[in-house]
Amino acid sequence: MHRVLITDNLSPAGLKVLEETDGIEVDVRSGLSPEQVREALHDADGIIIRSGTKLTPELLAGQPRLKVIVRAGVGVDNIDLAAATREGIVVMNTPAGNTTSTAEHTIAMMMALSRNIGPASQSMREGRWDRKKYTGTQLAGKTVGVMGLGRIGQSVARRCRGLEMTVLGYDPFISEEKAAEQGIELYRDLDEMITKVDYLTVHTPLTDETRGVINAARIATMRQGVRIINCARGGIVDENDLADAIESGQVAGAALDVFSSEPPPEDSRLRSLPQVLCTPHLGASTDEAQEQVALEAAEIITAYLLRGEIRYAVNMAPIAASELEAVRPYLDLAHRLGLLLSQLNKSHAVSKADLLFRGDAASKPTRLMLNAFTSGLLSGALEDAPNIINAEMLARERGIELTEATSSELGAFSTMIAATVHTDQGELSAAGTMFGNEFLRLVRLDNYQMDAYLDGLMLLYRHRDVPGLIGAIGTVFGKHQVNISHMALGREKNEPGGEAIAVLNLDNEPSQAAMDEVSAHPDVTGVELVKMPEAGAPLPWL
Ligand SMILES: NC(=O)C1=CN([C@@H]2O[C@H](COP(=O)(O)OP(=O)(O)OC[C@H]3O[C@@H](n4cnc5c(N)ncnc54)[C@H](O)[C@@H]3O)[C@@H](O)[C@H]2O)C=CC1
Ligand SMILES: O=C(O)C(=O)COP(=O)(O)O
Repeated sequence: MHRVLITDNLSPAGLKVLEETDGIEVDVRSGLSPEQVREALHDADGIIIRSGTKLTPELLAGQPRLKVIVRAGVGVDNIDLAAATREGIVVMNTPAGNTTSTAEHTIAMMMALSRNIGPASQSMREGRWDRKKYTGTQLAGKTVGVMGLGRIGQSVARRCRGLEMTVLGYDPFISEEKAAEQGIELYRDLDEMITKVDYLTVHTPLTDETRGVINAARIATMRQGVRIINCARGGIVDENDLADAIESGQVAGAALDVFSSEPPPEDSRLRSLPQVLCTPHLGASTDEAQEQVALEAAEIITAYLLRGEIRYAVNMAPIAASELEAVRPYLDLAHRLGLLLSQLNKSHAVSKADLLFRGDAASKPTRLMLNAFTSGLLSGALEDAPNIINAEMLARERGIELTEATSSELGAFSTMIAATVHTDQGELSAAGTMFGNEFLRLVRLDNYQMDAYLDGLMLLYRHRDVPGLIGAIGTVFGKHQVNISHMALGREKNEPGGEAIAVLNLDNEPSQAAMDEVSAHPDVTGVELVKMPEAGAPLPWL
């Protein structure tokens, strides 16, 4: 049974999906302190949150059961992504479910701000009839600047066009054509755009680049009487600088749905300034958006926990359900090559690993295969075996450089993954392929070409290629009751008499006496036993 913890308010539609899914158990809690969240996470395989739960490194460390965090919504700034990645926890969100509601809220805020709806309504509730005091401004004919032209920014821009506004946009990552299609005049320079607007609305994530990007210096360059709307993330507009600019009259008013600390302190200046319209982070709070994100979150978390599907991952490359089955054998092959090289590398310090994907393998998600390989490579070195989410980060943290390259040239096989590990004692390398979609084969070890099974107990012995040796080794294992299920031979140069390697797949583990006897043979130069998962065994992390 997979347990899903829910610590924020999730629409009943999502809860119903979870409750009705076989293999999923739901644990709904609310009003938990951080310490209580930490404790509840001990027994959870996954957690669904909104913006109300902060997942800090302290909460995410030491949660061996926790595999997945799903954000029912867009912003993941309340999740420490680096910590989640380090712990091997995949983070996913539901990027589109609340776009329309948040765009509509932005427009509602812009209109309400322009027509003083908030204070006018309040004054009537207090018994007054102040018609003159609340004269507003019209939106039609005004210019709005949209910073951040992603899903919500574009949706806001389209609505503003419908309101007969001139729409300017700034987003370094959107194409001219895309902006032009929607009637947006695109600027590549934020400083230039903001001097031309009557309204500025921000729709970017909060990042190191966007934190405080709308600050005193920039506000000073804007038109006097500009109005600023923030329905994205608190802190994109510097709150102190905004309050100062409102008090000085440079900014006529602001509409804020989000705050750098939520809820903002009761004595915050922005709460008390009459020119500021505030809502308590309501952008996504409609029945429709909540039902949509809850349904998506429920589907995403169950698909991951039950089938290993990765959709909308924020801290790794996603794998679509349709792609997963085709990718799984490649991840398995890469992982097994990592396991093999890690066991053959008798504790020499690894400084670098290079992966080459050839033929069909080159068309698969190479980053995931690199992670799968690295997870195998590090599995013997770390207390908890890394998975495809954290392996790359853990390797890099240990100073191991990882490189990946692809080649569409087929070589001898239609698909191949080749790995070279650089250690302080030299290089080790191996290459694998697959026959059909499931038979994984080792086709090269260092310079020895071969065709060996990559599963179960593998005994490798290096030897001089002389007649009679195979019989002699077979006799030793026969004497010690060790059954050989498969054998492959590889020669460095494909001619007799040189150095060679044999890979035996064994049904049972040889005793030390059997190993010693093989090692003692005068033509054997080295013997190693490698333990691989059985053929077809599920991947440890999917
Ligand atoms: N108030 C609320 O309840 C809600 C708030 N949000 C917030 O709204 C924001 C936008 O959400 P979406 O449109 O869904 O995200 P999105 O990912 O579709 O769009 C973000 C856009 O910002 C752009 N961007 C990133 N850095 C930038 C920079 N330095 N300058 C200019 N543009 C930059 C990106 O290129 C992208 O086009 C996010 O912060 C999200 O958390 C989202 C939903 C509800
Ligand atoms: O989706 C987002 O980014 C939001 O800000 C919505 O937050 P919420 O789910 O309403 O707490």
